[in-house]
Amino acid sequence: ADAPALIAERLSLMKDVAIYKSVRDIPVEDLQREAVVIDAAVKAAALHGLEPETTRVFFKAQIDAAKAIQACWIERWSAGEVRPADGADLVEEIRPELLRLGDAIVAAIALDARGGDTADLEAFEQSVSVECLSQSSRSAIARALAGIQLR
Ligand SMILES: O=C(O)C(=O)C[C@]1(C(=O)O)C=C[C@@H](O)C=C1
Repeated sequence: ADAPALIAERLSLMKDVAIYKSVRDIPVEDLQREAVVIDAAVKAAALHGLEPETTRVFFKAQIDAAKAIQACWIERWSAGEVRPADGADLVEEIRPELLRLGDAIVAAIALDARGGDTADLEAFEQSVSVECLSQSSRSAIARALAGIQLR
């Protein structure tokens, strides 16, 4: 189970989300969608024997990082960097993929937790390296990940 690689993959999709939203002038934050993502994560947590509240906090940290990454890209494009052409569709492609990754992340965390794997913060920082992801966002995710309890 490679939770960090899956977390990095989830965060990597935020550039495509930012392209989609920037092209259409849609705000980065969508609280209704966040509720859907968190709900799905809490349900997956229950299925995999993780404690729901700490799992919720961890997903909130991933979403906060996701919003910061999108804002970072939009800022770069408004400062003159060339925005890539519009590509993947948010509703038909990216969001379903984010939900699949969310399930996979929960499953991987549960496997690690049962295997007695403790979160290695240094290894986490090494493998979760995503353009526009700040050090502080990454640390917040690492801390929330370490806080997830088995039920
Ligand atoms: O689905 C979106 O619109 C996203 O930007 C992704 C995401 C997430 O991380 O799941 C991030 C920010 C939004 O507020 C809602 C959800």
